[in-house]
Amino acid sequence: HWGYMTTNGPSTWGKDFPIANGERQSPIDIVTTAAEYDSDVLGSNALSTNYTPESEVKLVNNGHSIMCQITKKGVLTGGPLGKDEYRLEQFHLHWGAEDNRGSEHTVDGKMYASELHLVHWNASKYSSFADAVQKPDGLAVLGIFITPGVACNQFKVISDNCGKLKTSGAEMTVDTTLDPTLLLPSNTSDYWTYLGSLTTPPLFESVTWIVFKEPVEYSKEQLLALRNLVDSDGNHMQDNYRPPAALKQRKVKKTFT
Ligand SMILES: O=C(Nc1cc(S(=O)(=O)[N+](=O)[O-])cc([N+](=O)[O-])c1O)Nc1c(F)c(F)c(F)c(F)c1F
Ligand SMILES: [Zn+2]
Repeated sequence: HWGYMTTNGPSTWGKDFPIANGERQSPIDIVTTAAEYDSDVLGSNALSTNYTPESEVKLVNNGHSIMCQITKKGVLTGGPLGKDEYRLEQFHLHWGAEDNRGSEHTVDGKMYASELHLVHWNASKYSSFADAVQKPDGLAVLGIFITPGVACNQFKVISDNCGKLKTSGAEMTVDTTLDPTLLLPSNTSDYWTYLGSLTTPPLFESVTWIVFKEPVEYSKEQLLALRNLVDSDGNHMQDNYRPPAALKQRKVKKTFT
C-alpha cells in the first residue's frame, strides 16, 4: 500500500499511479519572484468562504493523515473559482517529524512545520465529491502553512483527540462548535493559486490550489499530538508530505504585489 516510507513513498508512487509524473502535479515550490500578479481574474471578485460551524465532527485516522469529515454545507467561491461554488468536504494535514519540515508546498524552498488542507468540490457543476474528484475543475483545496507558536484554539478539538485515534482506521465523532473559518489565517486576501493535483494517490489532476501567504500558529504540543498518530503500518505517522513536483508549463498567480 502507498505511504511515505522508503519502500512505498512518493518516489515509488509512479509505479501504481503513472500520473505522478503528469503535467499538473502538486505540491510545487512557489518561487515568489516568478508568480504573476493577475488583477482581473483575482481582483474582480475576492475569494469568499461561507462556512457553517459544525455541531459535531467526525475524526478519522485514515492511515496517512488525520481527516476531519465535514457535515455542514460550507461553501468557497470567488477568486480563481469565479462564480462556481465549491463545497467543503473534509480537511486534513501533512506534517514532519521535526519543526523544520512537514509542509507540502514550499516558498522559495522554505518548508513549514505542517500544512492544513481544506478540500472542496465543485457543487455548481458536479453532483458529489466522487463525481468531481477526477474533473479538471472538480476540486479546490485551501493550503494553510503552520508554524510553531501559540496554540490554535479551533484546532484543539482535533489535537486533544489524536491520542484516541492512535491506530489506522480509528474514527470518532466529537461534539464541538468547530468553525472552519477560524482555521484560516487572518489575511485571506494574499495567496498564490495554480492548477494542480491531489498530493496523495490517486494524484488526480483536478485541484485548483489556493495557498495563503500568511501562516497560522499551532503550539508545540499540538504538533506533537500529530506526530504521535500511528499509520497503517504501525509506525508513527510523520513526514507524510510529498516533496515538490515539477512546475512544467504552469504559471503561479498571486493576489498581492
Ligand atoms: O478523498 C481524498 N481526500 C484526500 C486528499 C488528500 S491530498 O493531500 O491529495 N489533498 O488534495 O489535500 C489528502 C488526504 N489525506 O487524508 O491525507 C485525503 O483524504 N482523497 C482520495 C482518496 F483518499 C481516495 F482513495 C480516492 F479514491 C480519491 F478519489 C480521493 F480523492
Ligand atoms: Zn493534503
